[in-house]
Amino acid sequence: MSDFLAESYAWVKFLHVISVISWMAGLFYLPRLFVYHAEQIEAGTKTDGLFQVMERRLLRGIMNPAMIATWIFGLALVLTPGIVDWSMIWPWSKAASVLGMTWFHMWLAGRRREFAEGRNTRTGRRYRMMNEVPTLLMVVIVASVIVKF
Ligand code: HEM
Repeated sequence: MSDFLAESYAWVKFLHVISVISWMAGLFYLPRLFVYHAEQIEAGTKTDGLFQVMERRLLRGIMNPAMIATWIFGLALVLTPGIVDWSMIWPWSKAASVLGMTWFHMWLAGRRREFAEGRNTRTGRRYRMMNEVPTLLMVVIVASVIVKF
């Protein structure tokens, strides 16, 4: 198993980065949709229905599979011999940030359900602020894997 992981390291990392890009695209875009949904659209209208469809498809069609793929390929990299040295800081800062990113994904899924049921309570400003969360986490993650402090 570890021989196989060592041999396929570059390809697994390639698949990991592709999955990460797809996941991040959704994590940045879904809160933007929520900003417009909260500020501009009245519940029960045709446009409300259109936003609900866009939000559902983005979450279920792209973000959920991309998150699962990111985790699978990321954990395969963790299990690859010689890649992660747990005595360093970077694996821990990365682990904490990916847990934060996964929490943010779940938080967005909960807010999507609220919009779908016509019971959003949050303002556009709140969604604009939450939009900064994945940016901050991304900075820590990329610094962790590239600088490897
Ligand atoms: C979800 C759980 C995740 C796990 C378990 C995980 C784990 C890993 C591991 C072990 C590596 C290999 C590091 C190396 O080859 O030296 C890696 C590479 C990488 N990860 Fe993740 N990762 C996860 C999520 C993410 C996320 C959310 C991002 C971006 C926001 C990300 C960005 C990257 C990048 C850019 C690389 C390539 C770094 C390089 O070798 O140049 N990962 N990941």
